[in-house]
Amino acid sequence: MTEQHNMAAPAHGASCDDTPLAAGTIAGAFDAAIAEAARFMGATAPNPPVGCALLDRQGQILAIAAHHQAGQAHAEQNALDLARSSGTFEKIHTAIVTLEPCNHFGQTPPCAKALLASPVKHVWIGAEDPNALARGGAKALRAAPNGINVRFAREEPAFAAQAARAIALSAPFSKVQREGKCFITVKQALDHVGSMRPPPGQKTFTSPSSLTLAHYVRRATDAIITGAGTILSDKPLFTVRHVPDHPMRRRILAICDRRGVIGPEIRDFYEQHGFETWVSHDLTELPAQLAKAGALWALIEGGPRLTTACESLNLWDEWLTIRTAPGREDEVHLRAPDASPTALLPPLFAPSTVAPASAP
Ligand SMILES: NC(=O)C1=CN([C@@H]2O[C@H](COP(=O)(O)OP(=O)(O)OC[C@H]3O[C@@H](n4cnc5c(N)ncnc54)[C@H](OP(=O)(O)O)[C@@H]3O)[C@@H](O)[C@H]2O)C=CC1
Ligand SMILES: Nc1c(N[C@@H]2O[C@H](COP(=O)(O)O)[C@@H](O)[C@H]2O)[nH]c(=O)[nH]c1=O
Repeated sequence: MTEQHNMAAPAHGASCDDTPLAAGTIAGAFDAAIAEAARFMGATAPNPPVGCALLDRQGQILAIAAHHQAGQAHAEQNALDLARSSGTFEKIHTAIVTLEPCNHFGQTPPCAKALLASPVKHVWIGAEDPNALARGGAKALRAAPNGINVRFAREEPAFAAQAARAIALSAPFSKVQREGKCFITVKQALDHVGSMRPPPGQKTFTSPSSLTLAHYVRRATDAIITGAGTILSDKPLFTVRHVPDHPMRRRILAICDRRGVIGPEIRDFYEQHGFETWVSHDLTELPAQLAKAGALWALIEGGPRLTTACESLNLWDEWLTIRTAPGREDEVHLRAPDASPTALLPPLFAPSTVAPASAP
């Protein structure tokens, strides 16, 4: 499709060998890299989740990889290693990265340098790095003597959806970088009369698939904020059970308790379940305190009092409502900015799998 080739054409011309891939192939690989990165939301803090796909000249995916955990290799390095170990390193033609490759020595060497040491000719970037310390990878790649063609997804109308998803993927990280506050998602289950209170003897009332979604959100977030009322009435576990959890992770449970009813035995209970437990007197301070502690994204699972406080204090970025009604499937409603990380979770975002190698 000529039109697609034109859309993805490099700024300064290219030799035959350097012909850019078709837009459909790039969009599919972008989505695959985003989905791979999204699997690690909740495991990478204080780093952002990042994904990378490497393609050959025919648009065949050679490697898809993500950043798994702070201190470990970045997505680009993991993808380059995969290509190396499968013997396809020399075929690398296009790299798709959800976040601008880093250009600094942090806990790992610069990804821009690693890409420069590969035969890559085209690099597509999903979102700018909001971290002033690490950014600059695009500039470094452009300055390469072998002339790598570097483009951002937002520059290309065909990739508007991919650009928005890449921004969503790093929205919690961006909020921490820009405001020093973690990203907040409120989850609220409502029954058919609009009550949050479960029937006697139950802690939840939403359907199994809604609980799966709720557990995906728990897995993707670094902290849960709840209220003392919920702790005392439900003794919730707050663990991730409906989907596999990240094996190694730090998770904070912040309990809002202005009257001092949460004793050490309750804290111990949650510590035993793997939580770092905080008791807070002021909900409004938590987003900054959590960001300072390295959390990117917090989930509020509180009762009517805490949820109402959140709404009146305008202390949320996304609001996930799950409404049940007898004889009907649950309705899931997400009030969120365009850049919604919850919208990237598997029950809500099903990328049409990777474009086949021969696809235009
Ligand atoms: N359907 C759903 O999605 C959910 C339902 N629930 C249900 O909710 C019920 C419990 O709810 P509820 O009793 O309202 O308790 P909450 O879980 O809302 O907790 C209330 C606590 O939060 C404190 N709090 C409120 N505002 C602030 C603030 N700005 N800063 C710090 N602390 C604050 C309150 O302090 P103070 O007393 O001083 O106001 C109180 O200690 C249970 O039945 C539970 O099953 C719970 C979670 C989710
Ligand atoms: N009622 C309700 C929810 N409520 C939240 O889930 C907590 C129970 O968590 P756990 O002990 O881990 O199963 C409960 O105390 C409250 O915080 N969540 C939902 O997805 N759907 C529901 O209908």
